[in-house]
Amino acid sequence: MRQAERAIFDLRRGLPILVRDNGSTTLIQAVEGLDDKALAELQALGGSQPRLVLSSHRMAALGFGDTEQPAAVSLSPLPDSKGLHDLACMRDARLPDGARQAPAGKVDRAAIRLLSHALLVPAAVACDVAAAQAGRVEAEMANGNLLVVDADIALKLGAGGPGALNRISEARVPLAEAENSRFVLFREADGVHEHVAVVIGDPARWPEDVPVRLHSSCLTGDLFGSLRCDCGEQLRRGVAAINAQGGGVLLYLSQEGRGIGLANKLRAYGLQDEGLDTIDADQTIGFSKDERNFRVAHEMLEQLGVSRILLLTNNPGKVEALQRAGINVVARQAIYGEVTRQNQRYLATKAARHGHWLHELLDEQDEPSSQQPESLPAPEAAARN
Ligand SMILES: Nc1nc2c(ncn2[C@@H]2O[C@H](COP(=O)(O)OP(=O)(O)OP(=O)(O)O)[C@@H](O)[C@H]2O)c(=O)[nH]1
Ligand SMILES: [Zn+2]
Repeated sequence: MRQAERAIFDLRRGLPILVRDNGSTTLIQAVEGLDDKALAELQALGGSQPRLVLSSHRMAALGFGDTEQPAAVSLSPLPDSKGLHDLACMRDARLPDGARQAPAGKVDRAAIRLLSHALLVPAAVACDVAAAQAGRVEAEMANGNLLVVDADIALKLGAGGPGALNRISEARVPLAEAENSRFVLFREADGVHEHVAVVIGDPARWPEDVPVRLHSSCLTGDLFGSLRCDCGEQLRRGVAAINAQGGGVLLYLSQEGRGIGLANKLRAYGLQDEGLDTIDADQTIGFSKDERNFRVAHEMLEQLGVSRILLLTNNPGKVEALQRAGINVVARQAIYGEVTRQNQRYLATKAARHGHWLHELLDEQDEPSSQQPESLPAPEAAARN
């Protein structure tokens, strides 16, 4: 796994890596940041014609909605780096005539997993290493210039498991909305992501159903008060609501842009300014409507000894994810920000296409009535219904 985690950094630096499966080796490089020189070097090193690997979501955006897996696209002639970039993430791009697509093999799927994990546009050039080039590629590996990753291992990236999350450091951090707060920092084993549990109040005096909020990071909203979303207000109101109920935990999760990263979120904002909604914009650059995995939240709660909770959210996906992981979500409570001219469409899309419980807020813009806890059926009962 360490090689896969290291490979993420090379991919982010615009370097090729080698993915191996059953004796075959393939050079993989991100399309994001690729220039013509790097493309020519990749081809020369591998000694074969690269293919373009695109995620299933990008294929859907290109009009091939029936692929559930990533696809490997053979292009002849191979476009230059700008042409590849357009095919990877530009809105009006079309596959050229003569492009042949096939379901991605294991190596190609591993490439997409690595790139998504690296928070890059999930599109790769993949160049199988020709027999004549094997010696040179070996030498690059031996020199430490080329990292090699096993496809099976790369495909397990992000699957987590015990020990994946380490509790690193903590301190008292009095907050305006909750003076008695501690920040507890957790680091994922991959070294990329750090998450913070804001422990509010005295755990010994917490209510039996511990008030918990899972808050995915949003630099624009949380820090700068962007009007495009409701995150900043939800964050502060979440802390205040937990404090008012006798304390609990706010998990501040490193999942910017619903897990696509800030660079991609800003790309998606550009597409929204051209008329796409938040989900179609993410799909255009190759992502699903929500790339987050709340396993990390479950692990943090477990390490904090919290198993029975009142969840502050409007997102049914969070309730389901925690219940599936074995957390007893006894009740959930709405947590609203303000509706603004700029975030109205975003919130309406979340309600209509993500199924978020926001109708009350959007219907009665001035004073939504029930930000009170509402009980949830026990998971077994919910599953029976
Ligand atoms: N990709 C993408 N992410 C966005 C956009 N607007 C906000 N976000 C991100 O969406 C996430 C919002 O996360 P949360 O605060 O957990 O909200 P939620 O999933 O709506 O659930 P609740 O707030 O609990 O109801 C943050 O990571 C934001 O950065 C957008 O237009 N595109
Ligand atoms: Zn936001």
